[in-house]
Amino acid sequence: MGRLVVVSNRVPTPTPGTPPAGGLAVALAGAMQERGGIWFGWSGRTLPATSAAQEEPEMVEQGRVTYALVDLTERDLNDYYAGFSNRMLWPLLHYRMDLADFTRVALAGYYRVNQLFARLLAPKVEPDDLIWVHDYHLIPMGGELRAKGLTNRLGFFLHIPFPPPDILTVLPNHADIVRGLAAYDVVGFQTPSDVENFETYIRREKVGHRLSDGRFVVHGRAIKVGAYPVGIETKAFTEAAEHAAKNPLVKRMKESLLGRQLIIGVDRLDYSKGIAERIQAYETFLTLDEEWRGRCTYLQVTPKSREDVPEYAAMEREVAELAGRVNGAHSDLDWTPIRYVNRTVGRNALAGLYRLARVGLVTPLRDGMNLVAKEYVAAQDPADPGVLLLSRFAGAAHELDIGALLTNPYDVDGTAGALARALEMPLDERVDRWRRMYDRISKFDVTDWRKAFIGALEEPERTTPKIAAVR
Ligand SMILES: O=P(O)(O)OC[C@H]1O[C@H](O[C@H]2O[C@H](CO)[C@@H](O)[C@H](O)[C@H]2O)[C@H](O)[C@@H](O)[C@@H]1O
Ligand SMILES: O=c1ccn([C@@H]2O[C@H](COP(=O)(O)OP(=O)(O)O)[C@@H](O)[C@H]2O)c(=O)[nH]1
Repeated sequence: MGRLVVVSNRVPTPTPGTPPAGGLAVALAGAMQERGGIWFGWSGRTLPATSAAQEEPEMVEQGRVTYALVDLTERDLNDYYAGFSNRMLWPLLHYRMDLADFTRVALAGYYRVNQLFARLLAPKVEPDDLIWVHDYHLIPMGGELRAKGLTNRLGFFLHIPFPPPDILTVLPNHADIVRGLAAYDVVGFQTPSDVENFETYIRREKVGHRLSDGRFVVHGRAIKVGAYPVGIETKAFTEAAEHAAKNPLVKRMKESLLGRQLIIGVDRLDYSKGIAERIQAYETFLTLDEEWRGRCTYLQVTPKSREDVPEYAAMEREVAELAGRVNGAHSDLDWTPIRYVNRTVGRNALAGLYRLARVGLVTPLRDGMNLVAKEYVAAQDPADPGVLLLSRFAGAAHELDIGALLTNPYDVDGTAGALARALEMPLDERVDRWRRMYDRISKFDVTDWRKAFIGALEEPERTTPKIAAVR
C-alpha cells in the first residue's frame, strides 16, 4: 500500500492544544493520524514581501504524520489566499457574485503559489504514493504535478459548493479552472447537487459528458466524479460531550443560565454563515413570542476569520453592531438575550456547550457541508436531545433533513417561527428526530468518508462509495 500524501492550504500546525477552527482541518486531522503519511501545505507563517520563496518545506514528524510546511511571502499570501481564493473563488462558489472581486494580479499569485507547492512537493513523492489535494485554493495543483511528470493517482476534494454554470461562468477563467480538475483521477464533491452542477457545466460548455459506467470524460480524460459528504469523528465527539459536564467553561456556562433554555450558534465569522440574518430571526422571535423573553439565552461563538479580506472586516462590524443593538433594545437588568463571543472555543468545551443547548442554530446562506451541524447532533443526550435548526442551503441538509427542522435563512420570519417550534418541541418528537440523525452520522463518519474517497482513488472502477448504499 502506497503512502497517503495530503495537500491542503490549511494544515493545523502540530502544536498540542491549539484547536483548528475550520472544518477541513478538523475532518482531516483524525484521518491523517489513523492512516499516516505526509501532510503538505501552508505553515500559517508569512515571510516579508521581499523575501525569496522558500526552497524546502520544513518537515515535522508527529505520530504517524510527517507535516511538510511551507512559509509564504506576504505578497504570495495576499494574492493567492486573501485575493484569488477568498475574494474571488470563495464568494462565487458560495453564490455571492456581488462580492466576487477578480484581478489578474491575484490570479497570477494563485498560479504562482500552486506552482511553488508543486515544485516543493514533487521531489518528496514516491511512485506509488496516493496524492489527495483539498479545496479551492489548490485546484491547479494536480495539473502542475502532472507537468512535472508525476503519474501517481491524484484525487481532489472540494469542501465548498460547486455552483450552477450560470454562476461559475462569471469567473473569467472558469474554463482553466475546470480544465485543472480534469488532471485528477477522482474529483469529489460534498453533495449530489454539486455533482449535478458540475455535470451541467461540462455539458453546457461542451467540455465533457458522463459515461454509461458513471465516470465522466472531461477535456478528453476519463475521471471519477462523485459525492463524498464529509463526516465527523462521531463516537469520539459523543464521548467528549458525555465527559464535558466537568469542563470548567461548561460548568460556568450552565450555572450562568439560571435554568434558561440555551440556543447555540458556532461559526467562523464569515458572510456565508448567515449570522446577521440569524440574529434578525432571533430578534423577530423575541418580538413575536414575548413569553420567551427572559427564558432563553442565545450564545453565538464566532472566532474571527480571514481578517485581511475587506468583506470580512466589514461584516465583523456589521454583526457586532447588530448583536449590540438587539441586546440594547431587548435586555433587562437581569437578562441579556445574546452572548456574542469572538473567540475560539476548544473541542471538548464546545461538545459540552452543544449538549447544554436545547437548539442548535445552523443557518448558513450557503455551506459546503457544515460540520457544526453534525457535531451538535453527536453531542446530544439521547434521553433529552436538543433540536437542530438547519439551513436547507447547508450541504449537511442532504443527510440531516431526516431529523432537522429545515429553514430558509433568507426567510427571517420563517426562521423565527421555526425557532419557537424547536423550543417548544415535545420530548418524544425530539428523541425521534435526533435518533434518525444520529444513526446517519454514526453509519457514515469521517473514517467512512476517507475510506470511500481513498477507495475510489485506489480502485476507481470497482469501488462503490459507501454513501451510495446508505442514501
Ligand atoms: O482556512 P480558513 O480560511 O481559516 O477557513 C477554514 C476552512 O473553511 C472552509 O471549510 C469547509 O470545509 C468544511 C469541511 O469539509 C465544510 O464543512 C465547510 O462547509 C466548508 O466551508 C474551507 O473550505 C477550508 O478550506 C478552510 O480551511
Ligand atoms: O470556536 C470554535 C469554532 C469552531 N470550531 C470548529 O471548527 C469547525 C468548523 O467547521 P464547519 O464545517 O462547520 O465550517 P467551516 O469553518 O469549515 O466553514 C467545526 O469542527 C467546529 O467545531 C472550533 O473548534 N472552535
